[in-house]
Amino acid sequence: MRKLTEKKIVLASHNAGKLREISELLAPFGIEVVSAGELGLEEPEETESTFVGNARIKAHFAAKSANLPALSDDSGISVDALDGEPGVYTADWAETPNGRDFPMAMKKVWDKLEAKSAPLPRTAAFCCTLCLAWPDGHDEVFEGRVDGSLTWPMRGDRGFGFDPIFVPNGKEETFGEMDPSEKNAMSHRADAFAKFRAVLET
Ligand SMILES: O=P(O)(O)OP(=O)(O)OP(=O)(O)OC[C@H]1O[C@@H](n2cnc3c(O)ncnc32)[C@H](O)[C@@H]1O
Ligand SMILES: [Mg+2]
Repeated sequence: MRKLTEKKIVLASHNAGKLREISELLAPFGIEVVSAGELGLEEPEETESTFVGNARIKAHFAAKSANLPALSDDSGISVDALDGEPGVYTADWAETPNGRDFPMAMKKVWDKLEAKSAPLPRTAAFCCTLCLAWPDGHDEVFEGRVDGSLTWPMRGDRGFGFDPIFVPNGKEETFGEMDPSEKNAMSHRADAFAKFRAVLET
């Protein structure tokens, strides 16, 4: 595994919620972080059908554009009774002509479960793949997940995306209700980050 010796990286994401969480996770390591948006980088098209594939696209694009190591995050929620949907297409399910609408996407997921009379608990997992890529084309990939179940109606406005309907196993609150530091200690992103730490600790 290649270690990260550079003290500055690009966060190859345009999602404000992810940027906040990843910045918090990176804070103890004394690495200067600049986001793809701050550098004016475009968003590459996510044309792969796997989290790993899309994470690689985003990290390599940013690393080459900025000539710095770049860390990307591809993530989503996989619902068991929907055969893993929306999964890698989670953001696509929220797409509207006027931008993303996550309450609409969450309702679509719940309505599909109702239409199937899916039994309770309606289990699901958030998945996260982090990819660290260097300008020379090398990369390292780290995968994480957190298991839980979906609830309805939506609860909480402290997170982002699908957080208001996801209750992690062993908890009562949704990720949307939880203290952000509690989510960030147990989430799919935290799980992947725990593996990513190995490249930071030299
Ligand atoms: O590609 P970037 O620019 O990083 O940002 P994005 O929002 O498009 O991110 P993805 O392509 O990985 O799409 C994943 C979607 O899954 C959802 N998601 C991922 N992690 C989440 C989390 O911790 N809490 C709630 N929803 C999450 C969220 O709605 C994301 O938009
Ligand atoms: Mg995306």
